[in-house]
Amino acid sequence: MAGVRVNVNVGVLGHIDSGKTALARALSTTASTAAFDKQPQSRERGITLDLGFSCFSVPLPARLRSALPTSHPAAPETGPEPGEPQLQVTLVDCPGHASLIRTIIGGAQIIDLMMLVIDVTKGMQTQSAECLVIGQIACQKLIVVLNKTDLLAEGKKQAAIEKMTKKMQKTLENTKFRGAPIISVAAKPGGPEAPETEAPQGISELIELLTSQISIPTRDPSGPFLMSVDHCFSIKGQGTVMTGTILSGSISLGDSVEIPALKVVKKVKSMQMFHMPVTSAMQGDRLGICVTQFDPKLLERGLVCAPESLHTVHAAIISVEKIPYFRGPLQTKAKFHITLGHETVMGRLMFFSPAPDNFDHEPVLNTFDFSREYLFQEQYLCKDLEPGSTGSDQATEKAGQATEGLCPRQQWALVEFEKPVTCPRLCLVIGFRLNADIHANMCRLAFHGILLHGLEDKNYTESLLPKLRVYKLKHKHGFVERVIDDYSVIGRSLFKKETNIQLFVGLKVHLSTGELGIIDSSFGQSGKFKINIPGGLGPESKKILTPALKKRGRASKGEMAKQEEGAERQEPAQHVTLSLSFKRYVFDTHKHMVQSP
Ligand SMILES: Nc1nc2c(ncn2[C@@H]2O[C@H](COP(=O)(O)OP(=O)(O)OP(=O)(O)O)[C@@H](O)[C@H]2O)c(=O)[nH]1
Ligand SMILES: [Mg+2]
Repeated sequence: MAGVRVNVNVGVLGHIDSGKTALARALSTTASTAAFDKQPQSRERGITLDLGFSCFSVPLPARLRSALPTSHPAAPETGPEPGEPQLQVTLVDCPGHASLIRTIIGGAQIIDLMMLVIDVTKGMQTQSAECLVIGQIACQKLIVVLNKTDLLAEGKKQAAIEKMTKKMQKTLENTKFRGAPIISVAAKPGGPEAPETEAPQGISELIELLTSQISIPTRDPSGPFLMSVDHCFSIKGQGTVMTGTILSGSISLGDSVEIPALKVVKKVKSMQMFHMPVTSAMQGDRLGICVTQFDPKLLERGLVCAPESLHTVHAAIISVEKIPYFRGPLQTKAKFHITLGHETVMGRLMFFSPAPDNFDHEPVLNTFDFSREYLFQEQYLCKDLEPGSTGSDQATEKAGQATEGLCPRQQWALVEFEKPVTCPRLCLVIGFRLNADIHANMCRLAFHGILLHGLEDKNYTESLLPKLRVYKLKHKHGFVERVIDDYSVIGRSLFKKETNIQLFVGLKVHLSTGELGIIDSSFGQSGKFKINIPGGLGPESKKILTPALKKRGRASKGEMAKQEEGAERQEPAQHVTLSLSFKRYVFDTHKHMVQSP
């Protein structure tokens, strides 16, 4: 196993100014002097020294050596030098807000561990909380690093660290990272003005902790090749080099790769890992790909993939899960920033749930079933909805929910993008509000999910949406105005005057007295209509409706005409109500109404 190097990717996340970059720098330098003081520094660095990326290597711990298959493809054919196998830790230092979200999601599959950097003098801050949310969506492991311990008063240092450690433990309690290790350091003691000679504190311990926490993730060479490029530059006489991390699949020398953003395909002329030429690489590897006749200025960051393996979508059906820390509802028609794969675009949402009978269905996260029917939702259903937003009859009716406070196990949204997005299939989706006040103590991350079905056709509203059977459940209520005979009554107040009652003919209505009626025709001009009662009115119902019957008997012809126009009339002693329930499919271009029980 001489010369074997294994790469793991560690995200460095945290609130602004918590010292992420300082920490990444301290880790790289400490590791290189501590572990490789005989080697030139360039060796310890990755093939890219792009802003957010740096790396260090340590001898591969024995624990991981046994887990390493002898034919591990991360091994270059000729190692940097014979000797101990190495563990290369690539640090992904996340900079500002927007790029933070993009970097993390883009690297979701390759960040094997997240370091959450906390300024020990400040504790959890808004973006620390957001990072924790992203971590829970995208990462498996976490280490909390309490930084800037040099700022704590000498005598009270230990007590302050312990106090913050306890606080952080408590914060982690409610996350999937409960019990994750917490360590304290001073990445840049003295701050920016301090001389470079001032040594960072606690870094060797952190490296030790990292090494003990890292596990070699299962890398999968199958599936289409996809690489997140973070650096692109030209080398005279060679060509253009794109460096980045392989998100999925594998690649070999001579393969063609596509730069989907530019729709160009290039042949891989040469490849390097850790400055060494390689003939193949796979998921998780940091790689440099050299192609020819490609202007590096055209691509700074972005995706490179196997030709035609990504799809460009105009809209998508995604599974959605609300992020509980996001305040406020997720409303249909609302717009969010949405990151899919590596791109962020604005998208407008329409939420829908299973039909009420299917609320218990096991979530399915790799396909979307077009053969099922779904229930439209005015907003994402969740238990923490503010009072008044459901519950009231009006709101419930408006939302078309027949949920009685229950939450389905899975919900979906149709997202319509402001511009087409190129992304992998089944990619992670994160929705957030960038325009929210960044100084407000608020979680900007609103929901996450998986892209289940991309709508590639530009005319998807006509070609595809009609296949999406999302319906609104509508309920209408009215009254029986009077009886015509034992088998027919006149109804009112169910429709507006301008409603085309013809569309409702044939639908069933239920009378509060128990009979079933069928809408027969409109009656007069004021939205009244005739209802047939195939089973006939029961004796009890007739009794209730009799006063009107009697009155009508006595009325003159002129008075009858008045009644038909909705003027004064004698109502039954007791109201008999009518209720009509039907489904209307949101994407049915003919606006058909379909009976629901
Ligand atoms: N006193 C002290 N200052 C530190 C320490 N670590 C970082 N700093 C200072 O804190 C400031 C921010 O450090 P950075 O490393 O740039 O922080 P960051 O988290 O990368 O910031 P962004 O990338 O802007 O989010 C700089 O002025 C650092 O010199 C530390 O351990 N002690
Ligand atoms: Mg930074």
